[in-house]
Amino acid sequence: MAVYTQVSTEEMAAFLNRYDCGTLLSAKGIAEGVENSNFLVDTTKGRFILTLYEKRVDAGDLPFFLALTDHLAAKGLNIPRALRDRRGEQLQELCGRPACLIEFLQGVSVSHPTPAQAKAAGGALGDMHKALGDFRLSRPNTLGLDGWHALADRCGNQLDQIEAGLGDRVARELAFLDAEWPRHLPTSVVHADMFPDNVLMLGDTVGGVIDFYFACTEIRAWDVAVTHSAWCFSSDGRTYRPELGRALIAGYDQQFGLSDLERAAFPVLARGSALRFLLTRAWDWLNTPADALVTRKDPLAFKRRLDFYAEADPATLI
Ligand SMILES: Nc1ncnc2c1ncn2[C@@H]1O[C@H](COP(=O)(O)OP(=O)(O)OP(=O)(O)O)[C@@H](O)[C@H]1O
Ligand SMILES: N[C@@H](CCO)C(=O)O
Repeated sequence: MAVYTQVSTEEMAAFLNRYDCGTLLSAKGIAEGVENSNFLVDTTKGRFILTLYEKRVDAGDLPFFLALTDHLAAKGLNIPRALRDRRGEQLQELCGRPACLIEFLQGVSVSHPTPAQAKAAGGALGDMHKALGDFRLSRPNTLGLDGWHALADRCGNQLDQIEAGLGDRVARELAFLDAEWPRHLPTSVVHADMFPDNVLMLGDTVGGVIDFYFACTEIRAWDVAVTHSAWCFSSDGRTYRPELGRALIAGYDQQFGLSDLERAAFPVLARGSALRFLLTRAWDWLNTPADALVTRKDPLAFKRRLDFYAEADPATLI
């Protein structure tokens, strides 16, 4: 579930009145997602997404995210923009939360991507990286190498409650990444969370990319590694699907492309991606009560990916 803040019909109708977007016909809470409260809103003029930003999104970062989605949409990409109200404002307040009314895009998230869909996702990522070449704002990655150390420290001995030996495995990986992290590679603003649930597919084409709330300035090829780790395995992380990996990279290469240096560093970047999601999931696992309304995501699904990347022949990855 992802409706943390209830909005009454009267509050919703008054909120929509700030915009030239028609009058309220219906509004439903959206079950998917875990970070923010999202509603599907129908008015006499169309369909919109209302998002109320909950605690994990820093309100100070919202102008960056809004400028980013505006930039990508202005370049013709299928990225939903936040609408402007009659005064020209995108960022609002509703029920004590920062809030935006966002364009609705058609499409569905796939759970078991096909190679054609993975290729389209790689292409959409390449288009995004191309379009971000002249985006001038930046935001530090709080979930980069330093952030992984901090998260591992905060999880501490409790990592072994998830699986015996996990604390040691994470410590060894951090030492490896400290030594091998390819700090010389080109950086850019990146999406940083392009999982299948953040890509709206229309058959084999990408109808939209959503959820830019982890976007940050990072090694650009790390974004490709994040997308690879998210799209190219069975969801439990037990099985790597090489045909998806090849298709994803082919789609990316067609629209943008990895340099030889980025290809050489890919296995290390992929290990960094697997560790990022292992650690954020582990933190959530340890700090979300088992009976909470939010579904906890399995950290071990990314530990298995990490082990795979650490052993894999680089030629089979990309
Ligand atoms: N612009 C949009 N157009 C169409 N559907 C959208 C749009 N934005 C969000 N959705 C729908 O709402 C759901 C939840 O959105 P989202 O993934 O952004 O949730 P969240 O809680 O903000 O983030 P997270 O995925 O990190 O938990 C999506 O799975 C999608 O079905
Ligand atoms: N996409 C992430 C959640 C956002 O960090 C995951 O599946 O763990």
